[in-house]
Amino acid sequence: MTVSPCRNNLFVERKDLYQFLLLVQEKCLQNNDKQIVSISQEIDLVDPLLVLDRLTQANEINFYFEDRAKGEAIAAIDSVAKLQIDGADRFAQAEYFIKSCLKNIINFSNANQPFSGPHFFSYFSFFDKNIQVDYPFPSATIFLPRWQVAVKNQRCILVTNIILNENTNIQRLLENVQNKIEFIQSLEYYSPNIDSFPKNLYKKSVTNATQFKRSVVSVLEKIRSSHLSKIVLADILDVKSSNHFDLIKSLNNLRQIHPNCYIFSTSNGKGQNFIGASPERLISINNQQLITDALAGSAPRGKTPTEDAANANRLLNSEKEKHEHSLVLNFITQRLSELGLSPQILAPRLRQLSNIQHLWTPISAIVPANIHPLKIVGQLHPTPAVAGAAQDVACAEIRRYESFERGLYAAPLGWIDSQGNCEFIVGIRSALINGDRARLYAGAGIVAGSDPDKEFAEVQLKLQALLKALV
Ligand SMILES: C=C(O[C@@H]1C=C(C(=O)O)C=C[C@H]1O)C(=O)O
Repeated sequence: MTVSPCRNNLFVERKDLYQFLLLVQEKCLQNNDKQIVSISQEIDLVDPLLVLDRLTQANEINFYFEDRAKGEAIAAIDSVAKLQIDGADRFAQAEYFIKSCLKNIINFSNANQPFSGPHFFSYFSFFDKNIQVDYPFPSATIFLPRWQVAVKNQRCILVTNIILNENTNIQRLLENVQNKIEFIQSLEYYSPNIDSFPKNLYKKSVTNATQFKRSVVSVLEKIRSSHLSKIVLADILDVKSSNHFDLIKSLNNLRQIHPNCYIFSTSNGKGQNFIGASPERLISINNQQLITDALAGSAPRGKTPTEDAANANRLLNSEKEKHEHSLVLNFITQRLSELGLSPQILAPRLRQLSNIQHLWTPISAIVPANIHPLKIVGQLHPTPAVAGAAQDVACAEIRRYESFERGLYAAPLGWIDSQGNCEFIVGIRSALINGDRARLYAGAGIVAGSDPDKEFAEVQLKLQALLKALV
């Protein structure tokens, strides 16, 4: 059923929603069952980051995603349905969970509104099982939020997902929703300023340069003497602050400092958050049109336009960087073809970020309706941009070389709607925030010709850009 939007007081003034919910409740009564109802409505423009800040309770899971370049931001708060699992079939199970939920959702929305209707949010870990027993996130989480506030093209849509059963007091439920809307609409826009770390506090960080460079040398030796052509080695930076990190201010900083990256954050509802600013899209699907990125091969931005252009030129012409890039490109096109898709390789270009630039080739394909987005996510993850080539050998080597749990680092996270539209990114340049502690993650692809000092410098560049944003 579809209802046209009404900006003010929809839930009090519009009798049709009330009547609609009564009918749904009658059905619940007959079937002795419960029903999820997803209600979408347009509200006045509000910053979803601010909604995340003010609406989230510490014990609720949430998800935040922002793509400034596209003018999109989404905050998803608390859950009405959730799956948390570990194991090799996590993508298939996540797909099954979403399909089963959708069978039990009644949608009350206007299809013309962006981000209307039920959306599922999910995040995965790099490996299908975390070895670190107390790692704070499972290897797959998928949830349908209670509240979702999204902005696209200066339009703001609120989606409220509710569970209705025979005992629900519909009048009270609608009043609660109305109160929440009024609260959201009373929020002031979040300050666009960059927050710096207070001078009277300290941030103490720990790195281990020697160990990382030694690993690069060893990986190079392995590449020389085996069929392995690439391993992506990551490093961590452990930071302790004299105060608790401020998640919202840190995210606000990330979006200002990295306006052309995807800004993301997710909370496990137990006090830990995983946040970051990633330039790498795994897949986006819009009306069956898929886009994915081959992103690999890097150079720092120059301090002057001349230096910048020289760095870009060197990057575009470097055999080593082009080889590293082609491994990713070939893997993605091959994996998409295996699914029966016909990938089209778009013109290669540079992805220039505030601190670093990458070789970038977008790839497009049409996705038939019978292929679920999570099949493609599972088929692509992990690409050689974050693992290496060959994939299985590289993943085993990563486990040997890296002494820390990757967890959500370099893994897919994103949203899916009921029509198969989705956006998944790769959670690189990210940090696990736990009160006054943060663990920052970044990596670099090692191929024949890599220089341990340069690879270490690249990882440091990525880590420091992230560290600067944390307050
Ligand atoms: C693995 C990361 O980045 C990847 C490695 C790159 C490289 O080595 O050139 C470039 C982009 C990403 O594919 C990371 O930033 O953590």
